[in-house]
Amino acid sequence: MSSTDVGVGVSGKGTARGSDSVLSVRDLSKTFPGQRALADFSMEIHAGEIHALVGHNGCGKSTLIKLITGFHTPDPGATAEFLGESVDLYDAGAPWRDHVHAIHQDLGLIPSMSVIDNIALEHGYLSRAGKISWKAERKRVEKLLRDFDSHVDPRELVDDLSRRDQAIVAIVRAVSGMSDDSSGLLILDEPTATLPEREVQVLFDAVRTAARRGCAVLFVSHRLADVLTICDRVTVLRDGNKVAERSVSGLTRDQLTELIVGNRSASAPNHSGSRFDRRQGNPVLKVQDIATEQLSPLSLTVRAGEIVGIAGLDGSGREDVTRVLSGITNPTGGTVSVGGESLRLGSIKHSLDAGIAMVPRERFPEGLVSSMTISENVTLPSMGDVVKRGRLSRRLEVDEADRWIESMDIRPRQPNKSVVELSGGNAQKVVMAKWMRTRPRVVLLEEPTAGVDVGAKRSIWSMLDGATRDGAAIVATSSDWEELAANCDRVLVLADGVVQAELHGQELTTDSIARNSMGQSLEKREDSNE
Ligand SMILES: Nc1ncnc2c1ncn2[C@@H]1O[C@H](COP(=O)(O)OP(=O)(O)OP(=O)(O)O)[C@@H](O)[C@H]1O
Repeated sequence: MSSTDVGVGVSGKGTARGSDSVLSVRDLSKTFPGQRALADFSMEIHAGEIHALVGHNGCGKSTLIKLITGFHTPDPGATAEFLGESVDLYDAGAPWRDHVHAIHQDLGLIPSMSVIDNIALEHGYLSRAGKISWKAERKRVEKLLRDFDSHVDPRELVDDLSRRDQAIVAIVRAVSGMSDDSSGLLILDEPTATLPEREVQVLFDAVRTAARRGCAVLFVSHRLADVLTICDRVTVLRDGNKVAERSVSGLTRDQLTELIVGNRSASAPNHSGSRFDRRQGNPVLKVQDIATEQLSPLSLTVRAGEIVGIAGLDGSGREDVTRVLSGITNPTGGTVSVGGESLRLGSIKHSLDAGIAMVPRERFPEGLVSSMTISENVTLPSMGDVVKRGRLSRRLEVDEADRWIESMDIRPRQPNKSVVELSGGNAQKVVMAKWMRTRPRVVLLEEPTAGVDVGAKRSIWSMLDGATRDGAAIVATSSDWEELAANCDRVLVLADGVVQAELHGQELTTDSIARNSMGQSLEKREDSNE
């Protein structure tokens, strides 16, 4: 589709207050040196509306958010209205921006401070005769949280809260900072990217509450199921251009995928269904009784050619498995061997030497060196073949990076581009390329496709599939259960540090992962209700 496809009507999932315009932007563009990230973008978003912004990696979503919040200055010629008044998009400190709050994946909270203090950062403390009135402050924050159905103790440190509760505190803080009638714009940037399904529903309730109170919500996500569940309208960006704006009502997942992907290659195979019938080779990774504070002794054998998923809610211990195997976390007990040779635990170097590659959850600073280019990052872990006569050859380095840029469809196709200038999903592809290049025996992945678009997800799983054909053993932790069910041979489901189930074949479904992840907590709740 080349022209913008604009449907009509607001379906009303979040709509409480009709169609009062909160923000309207016209002719918004942003050009970076050598690249137009956003072109002549226009949209209008209304009070009570939850409006999705979707598109492939690098299509301009974060750029748009940064233009609205004043982090970037638009190219000349853009105009905007906020709550019906003409406003200045070129003044980062303009007062209308006090009513615009963006919550990014890192949430922007200060973990070492209490919930009260974090919320007070937005609008100050209640004071009496020049002194902070802690009792009144606590009551006020309790009430704010209750309005969002949260019973978190306002005195708790943010660091001690679950990821879900932290997300709700961030939403409460944003909404509490708006005007009394909550007329403002709340921007959620990939809010559910690493949240397990059950927690997502709780977050959705908070978002709906914000919309009911009159906020306009701009919801940026790669999880199409989330968009179809919670949003009223959706705007689709492709290569910096708006290609569609539609009501979500009646839109199918396939139609939405088509709008996002357009004529970009969707040729990578989609591994739907279990791979369990694949013949597997010899055991590569043997884990015997590894334990941490969160993880009860866990044993696991992964064969050459096998993809094993680890699922579980936050706090289930799922990430301790990959953290121990990569040498980041020292276990309290247990043994591990790779290819029959015993691994010295608690040492990243020994894990690397044993052929274990780790694709971590955080792209920066764990996954990539931010001061380096794409080609420098890609070749960093294994430089032997880019060295000529004892010296690093920039040409070989760039040629090597070019091959990976091509096969992973990394955009822009510029090996000398700094990785900090890449969009989140493209940065993730660089991390993948960097490790797959080393032809690892064991690949560990944490949230491999968080923040990655629908086409790139396919190329990542396709690349992993290719690695298994070369004999690699793969262990992936993810909160995206649908993806685990579709791409793994087996999934171990953890709850409270204990393996609840090992699912494969017909038993390996999103539902069974969900049931087993929540099993214990549901039983506990039922017991306490009796
Ligand atoms: N500071 C910058 N300097 C140069 N180019 C940039 C900068 N920020 C973004 N870009 C480029 O602008 C384009 C749009 O990037 P943007 O981060 O907006 O994408 P996105 O849609 O948010 O992607 P993702 O879903 O991967 O997060 C990309 O090609 C990116 O490389």
